[in-house]
Amino acid sequence: MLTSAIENAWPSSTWRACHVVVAVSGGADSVAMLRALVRIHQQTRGKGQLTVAHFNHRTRAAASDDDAQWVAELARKLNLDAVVDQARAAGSLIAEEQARRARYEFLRSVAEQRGARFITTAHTQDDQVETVLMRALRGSGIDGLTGIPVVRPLGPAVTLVRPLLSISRAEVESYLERLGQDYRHDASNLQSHYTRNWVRRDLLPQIRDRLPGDPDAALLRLSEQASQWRDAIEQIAVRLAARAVQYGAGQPAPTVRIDTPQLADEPAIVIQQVARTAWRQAGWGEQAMGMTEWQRLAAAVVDDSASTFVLPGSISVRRQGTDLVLERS
Ligand SMILES: Nc1ncnc2c1ncn2[C@@H]1O[C@H](COP(=O)(O)OP(=O)(O)OP(=O)(O)O)[C@@H](O)[C@H]1O
Repeated sequence: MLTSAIENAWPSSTWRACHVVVAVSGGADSVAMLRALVRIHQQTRGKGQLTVAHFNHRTRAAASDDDAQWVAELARKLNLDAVVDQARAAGSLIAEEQARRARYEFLRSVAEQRGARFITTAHTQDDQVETVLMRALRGSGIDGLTGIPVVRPLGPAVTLVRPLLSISRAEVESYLERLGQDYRHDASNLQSHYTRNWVRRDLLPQIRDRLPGDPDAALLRLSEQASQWRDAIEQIAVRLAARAVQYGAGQPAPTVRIDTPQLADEPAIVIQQVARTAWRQAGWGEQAMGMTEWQRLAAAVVDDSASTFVLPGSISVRRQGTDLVLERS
């Protein structure tokens, strides 16, 4: 049952008193999510509010406008408040990343205007399988293999939740059929999901035909295991950082001092995670730090002859005795 799977993933006790922005494209997944959240909200006599949010990407001319109207009408039928906005320029060739950023900005601004605590999107288990496969093939690290998280803070006040991540598209469709609820068949999100569509329509069906066993379950297990390994290494790193790292006063901290002998015997991957933990705790932005930069920083922890260098965010790294000093200029 869809509602009980959602309840397991995201207990209503955590949100039923809150304002929730529900991101609805009009496609099967997000329509099912909306109907299920409304149901749970009614059953638990939620005191909060659900607001439907739709972003018209204007990638498919009139069809995009129809989707937007259809979503607004669905919200009206369900007695819900709806916010619909549209991209400034129309056109099918808009870059995927750009469109995605515009959509998240819109969702975040709706949440801020309404004082909402949560935004929900309807990524399903199928999206998770596709994501893990694509990331594995693109050479992602363990972090990437963990896949899409159920919960991701978007800031101090707003959290993004994906309550359908353990639900298959087939379950979504049968739920909608039981309700007699229709949806927009092409409500895409984006025409430019070329690679993902190819993975969904061509690659995964071929893998399922060819390989014995259950490749979807195997990919989900891989993501589950990657999450466990990542969490374990993070816990170890937090413990080590508490002993080996000191921060200059202030947030963001002006300096980070790593007592390198305390980390000398640790594996490189753990040292790298300690450096990441220190960076995060210092309040420095991680966005521009890639795998190469983290590796360089970890190498400097064990190399007592490392010369001074500068990392993204104007963080200079230098040795001072047995300490590695990171300084923000
Ligand atoms: N135009 C839209 N308006 C509102 N919400 C949307 C829209 N498009 C997608 N969403 C929300 O995002 C979810 C995921 O959609 P989709 O898989 O197309 O996005 P994506 O770009 O792959 O997502 P992400 O970039 O977050 O991984 C949908 O189930 C829905 O909740």
